[in-house]
Amino acid sequence: MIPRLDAEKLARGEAAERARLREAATGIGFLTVYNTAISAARMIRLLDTYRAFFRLPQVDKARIDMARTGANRGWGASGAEQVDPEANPNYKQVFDCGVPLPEGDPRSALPVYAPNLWPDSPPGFQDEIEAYFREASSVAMQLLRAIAQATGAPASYFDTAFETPMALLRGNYYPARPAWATERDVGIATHTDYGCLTLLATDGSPGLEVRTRGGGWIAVAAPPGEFVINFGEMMEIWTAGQVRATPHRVIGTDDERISVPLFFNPSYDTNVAPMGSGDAILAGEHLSRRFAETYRHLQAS
Ligand SMILES: O=C(O)CCC(=O)C(=O)O
Ligand SMILES: [Fe+2]
Repeated sequence: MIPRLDAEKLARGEAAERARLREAATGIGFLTVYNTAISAARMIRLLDTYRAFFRLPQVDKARIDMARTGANRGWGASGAEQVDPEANPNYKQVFDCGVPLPEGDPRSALPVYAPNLWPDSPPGFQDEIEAYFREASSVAMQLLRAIAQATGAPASYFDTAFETPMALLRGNYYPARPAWATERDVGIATHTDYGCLTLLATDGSPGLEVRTRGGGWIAVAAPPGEFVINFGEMMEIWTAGQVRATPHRVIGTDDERISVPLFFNPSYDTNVAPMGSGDAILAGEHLSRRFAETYRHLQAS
């Protein structure tokens, strides 16, 4: 039910694969891709790296707790985020990092470009994550070129919008569903992503569910080495609703689960209003507002 596409065919511009991409993006709003530049072994190493971090004692993670800052960099404890006011805060933990700006760039004062917070251990954590961030961004950019073509725009349509991306790379750690969890306590409650394209690496375990237009839920999973792709609110706005930002959730299971989404958000100054509408919707303002609604430590008390 969720289309599975060959990234290499998309990069080569194969018409049939491009048509399937168009159908996925404008239909269910989710797809999986294989044959990217990122191998299964690479993805497994990345997941192991995050796992080692999440297994650190609480006091070590607390040293880089984002709750002590005005931004979303570093560790987010269980309950740090609430994506759905009808549900309780998500019980998962996260580690968030962004794209570092050059020293002295005045935009680092904006929370969406805040400097990263890195833990002292596990060894090599920062290098591993930063390298993956670059690789995954390049895969995401290639997919955006294919999306541009699939929706009738020039291939380079999105390129300039991602010169200084507010991209966020997140490690999600879902422990086994806690015994105290009620119906309102879930890994991540129903939400749409905020940006343009989300490139999600997972350990292959189930949990992610996607809402259909009819209001039902379908499970989506991808083994390590394949990605789940979906689209965020800015992409939906930008394409005047052509590309869909589809609601999704993870209730959680009896097994622990790790997932690593790259939220590929454009540069702050990008106008994501519908193409040709003459309106102005600043990407940086949209993202800042959504972050402020989500992270409990950023909410006005
Ligand atoms: O863990 C997943 O599969 C999805 C996570 C998610 O939707 C998110 O972090 O926005
Ligand atoms: Fe999401």
